[in-house]
Order: sequence, then structure tokens, then C-alpha cells
Amino acid sequence: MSAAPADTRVPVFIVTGFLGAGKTTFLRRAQQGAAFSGALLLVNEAAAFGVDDRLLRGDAVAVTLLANGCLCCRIDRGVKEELHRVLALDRGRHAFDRVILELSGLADPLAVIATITSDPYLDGQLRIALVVTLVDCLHAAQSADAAEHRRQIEAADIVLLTKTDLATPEAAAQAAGHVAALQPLARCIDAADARFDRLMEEAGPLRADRLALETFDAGGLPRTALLAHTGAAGGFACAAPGPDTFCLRIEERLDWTRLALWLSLLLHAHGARILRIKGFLSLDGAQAPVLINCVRHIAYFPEHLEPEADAGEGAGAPSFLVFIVEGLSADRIARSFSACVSGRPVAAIAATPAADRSE
Ligand SMILES: Nc1nc2c(ncn2[C@@H]2O[C@H](COP(=O)(O)OP(=O)(O)OP(=O)(O)O)[C@@H](O)[C@H]2O)c(=O)[nH]1
Repeated sequence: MSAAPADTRVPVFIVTGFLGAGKTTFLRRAQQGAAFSGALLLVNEAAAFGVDDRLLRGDAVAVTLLANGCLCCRIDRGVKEELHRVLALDRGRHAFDRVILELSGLADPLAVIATITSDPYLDGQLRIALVVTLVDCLHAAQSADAAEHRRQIEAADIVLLTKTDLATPEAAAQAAGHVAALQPLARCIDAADARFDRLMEEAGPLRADRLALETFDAGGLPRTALLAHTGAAGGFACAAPGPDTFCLRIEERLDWTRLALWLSLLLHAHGARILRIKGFLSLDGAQAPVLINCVRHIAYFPEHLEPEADAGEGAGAPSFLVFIVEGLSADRIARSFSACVSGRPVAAIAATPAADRSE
């Protein structure tokens, strides 16, 4: 009996997880190893202003920002068009040997998978190799009600638990239990112990085993395939009305003390409604932009980027902050920022591209 022909399609590695779970942190660690070598990296952001693509370069063949918000709703203009475009440009020359797709924290990976597998051209060129979902042990319980968060775990072949260094053992155990309830077949490990290049090597058997178990349990089509196609056919319902995404862009350099005080007051008062704040700041006296990250009530240590490592416009470029919030007024936040931090008027900019907002 002759062996089945080898699958020569380009493998696609999907990295997903809710807002602030640690996707970019994991990928930044991976870019120091061999994981990015030969890869085409697509970074999807919830806002039109990219942060993550500036942090991820490594040896990747190319890095493309898909700043099209909630990707599952705009899949035709987002990942699908981009994959068609790069594959057409490549014309079989194989300039890249894998695709790494970092999804926005609000994206539904099952819808993304369905879009790729239901497009005959893409399905002929690409195969889904692995879905890695990052789950934040500090916030797994708070995010449990978000449909996106559940679908991200349901899609997972591997779940990486993040922030185990900050979480209590009880919170980490609770997060692992939450994962097991939603996707018992995923392998769940501490992100600190995970290496992306190793996961890539094991991807084939890992995914095949999970899908085989799932098919066996369901007695037919894998459950996640059914979920994906139900979502795709019916148009996956994004959480309505959904979080608001907006940006503040500030032209002048900022005073760190005033900004830090304002942020800590904002998070203290409204952290429960702040899903995410991230951005680059141009601070008085700093040689390069400073990266800041907040998730719910927590502000993480600011990171002074190395001037040569920053792929943006460098020191002195306008600061920008992306906010993803629930039930907070963008204008009030902008007014408060103007009054307490910059001393000049700052307007909140809708962070989703105009074309997308018309939908
Ligand atoms: N202490 C600690 N901090 C972490 C860990 N993982 C991520 N962080 C921090 O959490 C913040 C958010 O991490 P990101 O990697 O930007 O999260 P993300 O999932 O890419 O965020 P979005 O793309 O906005 O959804 C950053 O300040 C990280 O430094 C971890 O395991 N331990």
C-alpha cells in the first residue's frame, strides 16, 4: 500500500487569548529563538494603531499589521484578503515557510479557522497547524462571561497559563479548572515553561491527537469544526454592544509623574471597566518611547524600549494610548487626561478604521 502524499501546504500557527493575556509577551520571547525564522507574521490589533507589530520583528520574513478591530466580523477585509495578497505575491516561491497569526484579544479563532478552511484557494495553500491560547490566571474568572474568551479556549490545542508568578496557587488552579471545563482535550501548561519553537515542532501530532479525540467523543465531525462552521455560516455574533476602543494621541512630551498618578487613580476608580490600556509614550528626557500596559486594575511595569529595537518613529514621536473599555465615556477620559496630565486639549479618536465603523 502506498503512503499518503505529504501535506505540503504552509502551516499556520494561531496565537490567541483574551485582551492582555500575554500573547505579545510570549511571542517576544519566542522571537529570540528560531520560531520566527522564515515566518510571515500577521498581527491583528483591536485598534487602528498598532502596538504589537512594533514589538515583534525578530527574523520574520515580514510583519503585517491587521488593524481591523474585531477580526471575526471583518474577516473578508482582514486576514483573508491579506493571505490572498501575500500568497499571490509569493507565487509559489516559498519566501516564507510558516505563518504566525497573532489575533486581537477580541477575535474569535474558530471563525478565523473556518474562514481559511472554507476558502478553496486558502485551504489549498495553508493548513492550520496549531492553536495556542494564552489564559491570564489573574483575570480568567472575570473574563469567563466574554464569548470571545470562551471561544479562544474552545479552539485551543495548547493552553498556556500566564502570570502564574503573580497569581495565587488557588487562582492558577481555578484558571486551569476553567480551561478544563471549556476544552478538556487541550494540553494546559505554564507559559513560563513553554517554548514556541518546541511547540511548533510538536504541532502536527498535538493537533491531530486533539482533533482525533474530539471526533471520537463526538462520534463524527470534531466539535470545534462544528462550532467554527456554525459561527462562520451564521456570522459569529460578537458580544453586543461590545467594548469601546479609542485612542488618545498626544503631540507634546509627557511628565511621567503626572501620568503615573493619573493612571493609578483611573485604574483604582474604574479598573473593573477597563479591559486594556496600552501604548507608547514620549516622556520628558527619555531617549526612546516607553511602553505601558494595563489590564483591569493592574498597571504593569513600564518598559523603556531600546532606541535601536523600536520599530516606530522613535523618541519625540507623538505618544498614543489605546483604550478598550466597557461603559466608560471616551470623551470623559480624554478630558480628564487633558486636565490632569497634558494641560492641553486632547481628543479621543475612534480607534476602528472608518470603513469598519460603517458596518
Ligand atoms: N508578571 C507577568 N506579567 C506578564 C506575563 N505575561 C504577560 N505579562 C504582562 O502583561 C501585560 C500584557 O501582556 P501582552 O503580552 O501585551 O498581552 P497581549 O495578550 O498581547 O495583549 P493584547 O494584544 O492587547 O490583547 C504586559 O505588561 C506583560 O509584561 C506573565 O506571565 N507574568
